Amino acid sequence: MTALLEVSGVSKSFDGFRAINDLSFAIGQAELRAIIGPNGAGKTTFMDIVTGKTRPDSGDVLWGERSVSLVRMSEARIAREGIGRKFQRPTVFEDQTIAENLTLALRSARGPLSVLRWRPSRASRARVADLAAEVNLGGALHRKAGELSHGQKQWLEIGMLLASEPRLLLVDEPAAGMTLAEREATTALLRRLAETRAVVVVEHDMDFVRRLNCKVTVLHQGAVLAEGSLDHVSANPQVIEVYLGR
Ligand SMILES: Nc1ncnc2c1ncn2[C@@H]1O[C@H](COP(=O)(O)OP(=O)(O)OP(=O)(O)O)[C@@H](O)[C@H]1O
Repeated sequence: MTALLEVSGVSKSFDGFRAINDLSFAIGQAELRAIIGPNGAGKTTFMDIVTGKTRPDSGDVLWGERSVSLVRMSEARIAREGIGRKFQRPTVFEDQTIAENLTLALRSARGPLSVLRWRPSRASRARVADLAAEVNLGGALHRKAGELSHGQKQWLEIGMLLASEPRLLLVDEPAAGMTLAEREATTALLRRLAETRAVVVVEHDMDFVRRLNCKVTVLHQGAVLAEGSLDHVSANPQVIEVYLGR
């Protein structure tokens, strides 16, 4: 596996507490990966470090074919490098339509100058339609985002992230608050997206993780406790003790 992202010996303490403790693992170029672990295991801090929100105390995060270090880059620069992050709560513009939300995302993906010079073109309209179709919203381009279900808003936000063509998508607890049908469609969406880019999903819902049918990394006390298929990690006595058995 050629790594797209390599976390190498990363540690981060908050007030003397080691939230991330010599963490090392890698994500491949076109890979779907689930990250699970108990509350406080360091999952959010890991994403904060990758996206530049939090600086590690030591260790490195290497990115891409040239293994450039992300740890001293700004959040904006890291986003431009091709790392998109989907937070748990959707942050779409509720008064705007799906098409308008996606158009805004497309404009900002092209940089601040193109926002000023932006003229709607046939190509950009086609791209907006493609993005909507990619996230199961092709038939609803002119609906206001505020009218969408929670799951549909999550998809719209994923579509907005796709506007900047990320090579790595970090997705925080996508299943929370979704109906069963939405969960199933979301699993299919994430699996499809991971055919051409890396998708890392942090999730507590084990049924959802099972449906993702991908390699799982279990974090505990800021380090990797186990890694492999869900069946493999679920059979690990330490994983059962600290997480699954509770
Ligand atoms: N900015 C911060 N200041 C102080 N402590 C922090 C900060 N961020 C995280 N922590 C602590 O670091 C530890 C790891 O937290 P983190 O949020 O990364 O865990 P998590 O695995 O995402 O948990 P959850 O599943 O509950 O979201 C926790 O004990 C948390 O209280």
